Amino acid sequence: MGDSSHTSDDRLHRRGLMFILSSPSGAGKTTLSRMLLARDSEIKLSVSATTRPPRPGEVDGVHYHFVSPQEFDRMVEEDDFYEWAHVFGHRYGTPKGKIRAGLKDGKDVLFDIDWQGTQQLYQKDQQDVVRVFILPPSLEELHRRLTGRATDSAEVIAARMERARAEISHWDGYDYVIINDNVDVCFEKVHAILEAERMKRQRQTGLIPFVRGLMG
Ligand SMILES: Nc1nc2c(ncn2[C@@H]2O[C@H](COP(=O)(O)OP(=O)(O)O)[C@@H](O)[C@H]2O)c(=O)[nH]1
Ligand SMILES: Nc1ncnc2c1ncn2[C@@H]1O[C@H](COP(=O)(O)OP(=O)(O)O)[C@@H](O)[C@H]1O
Repeated sequence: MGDSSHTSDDRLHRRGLMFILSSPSGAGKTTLSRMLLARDSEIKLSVSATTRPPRPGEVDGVHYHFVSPQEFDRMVEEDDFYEWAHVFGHRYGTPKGKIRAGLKDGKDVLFDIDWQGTQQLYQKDQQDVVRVFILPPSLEELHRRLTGRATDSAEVIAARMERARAEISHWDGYDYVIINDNVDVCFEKVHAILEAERMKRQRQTGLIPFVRGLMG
């Protein structure tokens, strides 16, 4: 179809969305984010900057921009961040990049950020933000996952478990809440939310010309 209200695969033009996945550490949001990026080519990760050191397998510029505290200070001074927060003794921030321009073009952005960042993004841009919170089936299982991941020392795991209750207490600041028991089942739910949110009437900016065309 040569109609400008259509994208190439015959869907209507739409505004992109900001898809936020948050959870207590170890509940599975990184796993789910990676599954989503692998399955869905229309959504791209917002790569945060952090002062935390890389874990084995983490690639600079792919999973995070790993920066020194001095570099982070400079980015804050230059107003490079949409939002930033202290988490587990390190700083994490969302670079502004081209997010806003991308939304207009129908580009979706995935954010793996905590509740503080979620609140800040939501305050700035309510209409584009979709907030999803992932819960573990139990605290015992959360501890098993943090231990099984084998990326953190016993002290760090203890600190993350300590913080888990506080993080869980923010569940009511989210639009959707999913328990990550079976990861494949949980992933299908996350993907279904993304697909449904894309169909929201307000996001489908191509609807008016399309319907006008239908009505002749
Ligand atoms: N506010 C905010 N939080 C972030 C950002 N990037 C990562 N986080 C959060 O920081 C926390 C710690 O992340 P990380 O050290 O990778 O450990 P994880 O919890 O095991 O994924 C998680 O809750 C992330 O969602 C960011 O740019 N802004
Ligand atoms: N549903 C699940 N069942 C069992 N293990 C899981 C599940 N989801 C994630 N994991 C594992 O738990 C650990 C923590 O998951 P991760 O995605 O790193 O969590 P987060 O990013 O929330 O800290 C990883 O080793 C991951 O493979």
